[in-house]
Amino acid sequence: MPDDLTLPPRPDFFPAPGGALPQHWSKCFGCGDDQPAGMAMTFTAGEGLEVSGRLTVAQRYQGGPGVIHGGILSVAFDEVQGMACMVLGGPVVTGHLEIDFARPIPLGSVLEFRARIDGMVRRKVYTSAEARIVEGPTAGDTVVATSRGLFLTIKPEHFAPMADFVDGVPVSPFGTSSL
Ligand SMILES: CCCCCCCC(=O)SCCNC(=O)CCNC(=O)[C@H](O)C(C)(C)COP(=O)(O)OP(=O)(O)OC[C@H]1O[C@@H](n2cnc3c(N)ncnc32)[C@H](O)[C@@H]1OP(=O)(O)O
Repeated sequence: MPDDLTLPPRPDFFPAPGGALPQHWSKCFGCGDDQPAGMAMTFTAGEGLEVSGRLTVAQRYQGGPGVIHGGILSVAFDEVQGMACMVLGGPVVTGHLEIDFARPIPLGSVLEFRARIDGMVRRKVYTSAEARIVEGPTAGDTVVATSRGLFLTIKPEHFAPMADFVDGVPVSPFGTSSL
């Protein structure tokens, strides 16, 4: 990470710690409540710049026998780290995401993710997150996976060329962080 990073303030519009964060787009595969094939993640604001997210590891998320698919876990990190960027009050997209898969995660587990912005420079937003199993046979304090991600702030027009491909009725502004 660069050493000239700054941290954004926690804005007044952000929910109080424990308050629910809204989904950023109802058709989102990660969090949308109008996406039957999706992962239906939910998010709450934490202290400072932290947000937390929950994912129930459905049977259909199987990768190796009995365990979550690594790509599904990556989606969850992408989503929760993107939600941490909601404090900025404007849209972001993922530029780079890297995951460490530390422990097997059994199907049926409930995962809790904690994510935050570690710093910003220009349009670059550096984030990190970790996951723990909070329900299931291997639940505990052990960190089962970690992630670091670079998000880029964008203008809402970023999505304009995609308007013809949207599956569903766009909310305004769609595909963005909006509180
Ligand atoms: C609430 C929200 C939840 C969202 C959860 C889900 C989020 C998603 O999955 S978004 C979908 C997946 N991501 C995408 O579709 C993004 C596709 N990529 C793009 O559109 C572009 O590459 C984009 C916008 C990321 C960057 O392009 P552009 O705006 O032209 O930026 P550009 O000028 O090249 O780079 C800006 C800076 O970022 C850096 N940068 C850009 N991409 C990367 C990268 N992959 N790795 C490292 N650095 C990068 C550049 O080096 C530059 O740095 P500096 O300021 O130091 O010169």
